[in-house]
Amino acid sequence: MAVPKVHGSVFSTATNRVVACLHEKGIAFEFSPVDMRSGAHKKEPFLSLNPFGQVPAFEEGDLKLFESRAITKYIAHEYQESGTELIYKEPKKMAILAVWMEVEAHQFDPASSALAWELVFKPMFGMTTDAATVEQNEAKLSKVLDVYEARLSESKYLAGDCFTLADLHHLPNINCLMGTPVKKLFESRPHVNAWCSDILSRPAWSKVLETQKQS
Ligand SMILES: N[C@@H](CCC(=O)N[C@@H](CS)C(=O)NCC(=O)O)C(=O)O
Repeated sequence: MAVPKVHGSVFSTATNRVVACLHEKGIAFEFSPVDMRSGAHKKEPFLSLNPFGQVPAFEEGDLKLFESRAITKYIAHEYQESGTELIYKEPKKMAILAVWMEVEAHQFDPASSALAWELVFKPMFGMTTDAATVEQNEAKLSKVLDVYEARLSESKYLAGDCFTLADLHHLPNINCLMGTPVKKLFESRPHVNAWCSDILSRPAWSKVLETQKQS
């Protein structure tokens, strides 16, 4: 089987979602850095991999994918027998897992990505943080985390007793926000706080951070 290839940036949250998944599965892969500072993601040959000009993109033999969550789902199914299971075989359990993957993508991600942009990436690029946007998205994220607090008080992970893709998809944005004042929103909710500490300390995630530090 062809070695999977991830095109992306070690500083990209969406790229790190895919890389964390490959580490959880223990799959050897090739990393092809995309120089986003020079706009390589908006030009060929990258646009042939993702016409929307966003990282990551993924290749395995003749299979070409983009959208980080679609890529992690492919990896979890294709390499079901390797490493951490990440998905369930039973349809009902898988349906619950699908619910929480949707929650991450449509409830958690919009607010947390806006906060990461304002509080982590804008300062990194010398841009000014917009306080009103921060306030609005903190309020949105708080409401989402109230739901998580209730869910995690009855179940160790979002989709049940096991760490799955539903949890993994949160890692890049949680990690980013833990270095900002937004961390108080996670830490003030005891079950959310325990869940964050647990998932952030996974060896696969440590490997992602190690690679980032070396860059
Ligand atoms: N929904 C996409 C989002 C990808 C995305 O937003 N990537 C960012 C980096 S984390 C990017 O390429 N930004 C540059 C741009 O949008 O021009 C995914 O999950 O793969």
